[in-house]
Amino acid sequence: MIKVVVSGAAGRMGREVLKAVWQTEDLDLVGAVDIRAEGQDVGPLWGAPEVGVPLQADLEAVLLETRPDVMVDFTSPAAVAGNVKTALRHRVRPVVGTTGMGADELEEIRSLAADLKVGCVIAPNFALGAVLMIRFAAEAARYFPDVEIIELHHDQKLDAPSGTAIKTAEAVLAVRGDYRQGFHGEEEKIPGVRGGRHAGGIRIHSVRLPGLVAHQEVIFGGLGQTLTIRHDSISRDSFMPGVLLAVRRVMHLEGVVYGLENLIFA
Ligand SMILES: NC(=O)C1=CN([C@@H]2O[C@H](COP(=O)(O)OP(=O)(O)OC[C@H]3O[C@@H](n4cnc5c(N)ncnc54)[C@H](O)[C@@H]3O)[C@@H](O)[C@H]2O)C=CC1
Ligand SMILES: O=C(O)C1=N[C@H](C(=O)O)C[C@H](O)C1
Repeated sequence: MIKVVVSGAAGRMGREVLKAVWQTEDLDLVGAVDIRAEGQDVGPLWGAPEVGVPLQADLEAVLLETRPDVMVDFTSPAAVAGNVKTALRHRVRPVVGTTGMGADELEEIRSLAADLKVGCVIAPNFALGAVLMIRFAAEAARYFPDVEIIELHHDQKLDAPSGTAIKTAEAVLAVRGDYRQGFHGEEEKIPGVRGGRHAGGIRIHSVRLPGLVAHQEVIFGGLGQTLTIRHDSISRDSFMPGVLLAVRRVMHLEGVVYGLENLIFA
């Protein structure tokens, strides 16, 4: 059995992960951490009152008490790096879905995990369809270097652009290299109306609305034609097979693997 602690357990993703871990035979839900709803048992969060795992606020105390193999983190951009470093120092393998981490924080985590020889998976998107969307976008960029990304999410999302949009831009940039896209004499009559520019020059547009879950279009333009690659997560179930895959695979890793594609296609 793989012993799992879920961090961010009272959140939208945390509750899905609790349920998925609880319902998976080879996984043992040993602890749940969240800075809100402390003291409640987690079962009622998804309608299983018989589950007697309490929500606790102090990650380090939970790690010391439960000695898990894996910590799954779906918290916030402000909390994630600290949580991951705490887990690594306790030789607990992090599986991280939280987006919005800074590049310098990611580098620090890479070197800490490598030094300690502890496995860690960080994936901006755990949905198989989203991983394929990024792969197909990279393929399309070989022929269509002109591209813009529109990501659409629920209106409670803290970070913009999404981690998936940044990962997509990086995948496209790795293929198209140094390329100057578009007409540069344009003027924004409303600031920001042309979207934000990723460091590599790709424009990203972030839409936030109630009713949305997680969606993205990658639109390529060419001579007399466009190509749109679109992915929709219509429920958070879509992320669970990827999370469970990462929980199992991280047991056999050393250091950081960034991106689910490195587990699926490797
Ligand atoms: N990689 C992926 O496939 C996916 C990633 N995400 C990312 O996961 C993160 C969480 O998303 P949601 O669940 O929608 O957010 P949410 O706001 O519903 O849940 C976050 C939870 O973390 C808790 N929290 C905040 N700081 C904490 C700390 N220091 N320790 C413990 N708990 C803490 C909050 O109280 C809250 O309950 C976001 O960064 C989002 O972008 C979301 C969906 C899929
Ligand atoms: O906040 C979300 O909901 C999601 N966040 C991730 C991201 O920022 O890419 C993954 C998915 O898009 C859902």
